[in-house]
Amino acid sequence: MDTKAFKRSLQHSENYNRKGFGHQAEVATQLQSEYQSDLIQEIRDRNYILQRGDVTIRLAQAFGFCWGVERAVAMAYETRQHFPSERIWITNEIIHNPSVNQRMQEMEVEFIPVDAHKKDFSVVTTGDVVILPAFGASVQEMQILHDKGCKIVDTTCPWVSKVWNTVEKHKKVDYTSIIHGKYKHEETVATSSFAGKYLIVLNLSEAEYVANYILNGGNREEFLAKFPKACSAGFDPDQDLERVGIANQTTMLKGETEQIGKLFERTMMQKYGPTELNQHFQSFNTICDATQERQDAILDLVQQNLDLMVVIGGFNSSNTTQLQQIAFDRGIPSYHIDVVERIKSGNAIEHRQLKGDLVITENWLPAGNITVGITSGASTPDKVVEDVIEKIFVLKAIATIV
Ligand SMILES: C/C(=C\COP(=O)(O)OP(=O)(O)O)CO
Ligand code: SF4
Repeated sequence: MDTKAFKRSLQHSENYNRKGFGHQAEVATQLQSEYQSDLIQEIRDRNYILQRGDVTIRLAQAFGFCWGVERAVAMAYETRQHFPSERIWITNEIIHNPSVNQRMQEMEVEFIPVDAHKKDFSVVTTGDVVILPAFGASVQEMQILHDKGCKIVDTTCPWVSKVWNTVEKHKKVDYTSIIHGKYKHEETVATSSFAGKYLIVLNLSEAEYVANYILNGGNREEFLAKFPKACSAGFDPDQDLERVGIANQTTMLKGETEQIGKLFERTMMQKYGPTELNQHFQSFNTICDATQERQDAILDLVQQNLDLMVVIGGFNSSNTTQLQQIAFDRGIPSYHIDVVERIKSGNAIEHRQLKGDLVITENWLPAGNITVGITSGASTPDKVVEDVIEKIFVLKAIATIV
């Protein structure tokens, strides 16, 4: 499929909207009351520090809703206002936050049902409204919906679309896109659908394996077995790694994306020589600003003298997990939770470990004066962060009385 031409024609269709419906003001008030927090504003105004009793809270200087998330959630709310009685679908979670997705369901924005790992679009009929989430959707899904004559409300973050444009550029000059990302993640699924040949690498170690294959060759079957779902159909590592371009899922560890880019640049330089580099390697910066800011802010925060950290965000939120990774790498006791209910009475907390398992840690709040570092992912409402901070204050106050 000519994905570029399809996207252009979709964007000109009268059934397609990516600008909202002019209800920004009403929706802004609603979002403010549902997701914003006076306490968090107060902490921001106090230079990101708040002390109460024997607890000092230190907030990261950048955290919480990013611009792309605010925009997507606002557009979803506007869509409900604009189509009060139409059936509204969404192709995936609007963003990776349980509280916000819960609100979508309360507003009767329905998920496309999934049957045996496949979405069943037969439920969608002409005239239905379908929201594409902040991560976007694959070009194949967009085509199905367009062909059905649905009204498509596209909330894809422009930073994500920028990555799609990048892989389109690779495709145009017959370069293979090396995408730093998670092959199952909605954003990467969408990005790879716009790519020609592609290979998705999760981390530097996978990238090193590929770079080594480029330089020294290796076992083709072993290569393909290592990336069974993370490459384009018919991918051949012996043919398709002669010209590569770099792209990423916008919420990966920015330092790692940079290292991967440099690794492939060095590899191609070594293989083809500096004068030929431009015929074999392309790189455009596709790390989004919000990801950069939140990761830079936690890198600053972990320099402080912290007793522990709480990282707040959906368990399937990639950018939140990267924040937890940074705290973990620093050796600070850090707890990734998604909702305040993970903090139990009796000084116990249920939290997600980096590998994904949920564990309960007892006695997580030390006695006496403590400094707690707090950050939250780009999809976490401030209200949830407020609830967590208030709960810590209460628990510590109770502990002091007892
Ligand atoms: C929508 C979006 C980022 C917002 O945070 P999310 O937590 O929703 O998503 P992600 O970190 O990618 O798992 C895609 O860049
Ligand atoms: S994290 Fe970046 S790419 Fe993702 S929604 Fe936010 S601004 Fe957009």
